[in-house]
Amino acid sequence: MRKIILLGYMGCGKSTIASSLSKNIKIPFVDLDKKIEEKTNLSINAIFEKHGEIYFRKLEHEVFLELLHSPDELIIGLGGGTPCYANNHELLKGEGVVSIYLKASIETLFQRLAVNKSKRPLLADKSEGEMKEFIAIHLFERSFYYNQAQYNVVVDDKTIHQTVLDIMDLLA
Ligand SMILES: Nc1ncnc2c1ncn2[C@@H]1O[C@H](COP(=O)(O)OP(=O)(O)OP(=O)(O)O)[C@@H](O)[C@H]1O
Ligand SMILES: O=C(O)C1=C[C@@H](O)[C@@H](O)[C@H](O)C1
Ligand SMILES: [Mg+2]
Repeated sequence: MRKIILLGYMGCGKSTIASSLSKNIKIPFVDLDKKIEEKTNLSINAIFEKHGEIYFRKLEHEVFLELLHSPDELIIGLGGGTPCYANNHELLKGEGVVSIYLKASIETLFQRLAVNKSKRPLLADKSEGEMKEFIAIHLFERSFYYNQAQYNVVVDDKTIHQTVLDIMDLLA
């Protein structure tokens, strides 16, 4: 059954948009980060601290594959880094997959992430100035992978509702 995959940088709105889309089109939403937390009984932060990022990336790949192979129609919200590791980007073009990159500018990401960085291990220790530079470089490095998605939806200056409508247009 079809999998609708939302991807993009931390803070672009994957979890927020996916959960609203799910209510609108009545297809269940699974958040990959949440699924990993449930399976391990650990927060993403704790997994990074206890086991390191490489362990997390392996787990992330396995759980992503598991969701892709599930018999149900699903909306899957990826983690911010998911497409950039373990050749996961190749899975964005698979049969029965609709992949959508939620594209946000550095400024939008900075505004959203500055208020809530503690839950994000890659940002937690950075000052505001460091964070802006980090986001700019990191987004540039990751863009190749994000651009492997079948569709792009720009999210800057749009309400959650407008972004959801844009996605529903793509799916129609
Ligand atoms: N128009 C908007 N669309 C989506 N999210 C928005 C919008 N305006 C503000 N936000 C806020 O941006 C924040 C980041 O959204 P969210 O947590 O859904 O991102 P994410 O892509 O799932 O991030 P992560 O990769 O860290 O899980 C949330 O606090 C959300 O409420
Ligand atoms: O951008 C990233 O690499 C990450 C984003 C989050 O969704 C989590 O998956 C984790 O914090 C790593
Ligand atoms: Mg999220």
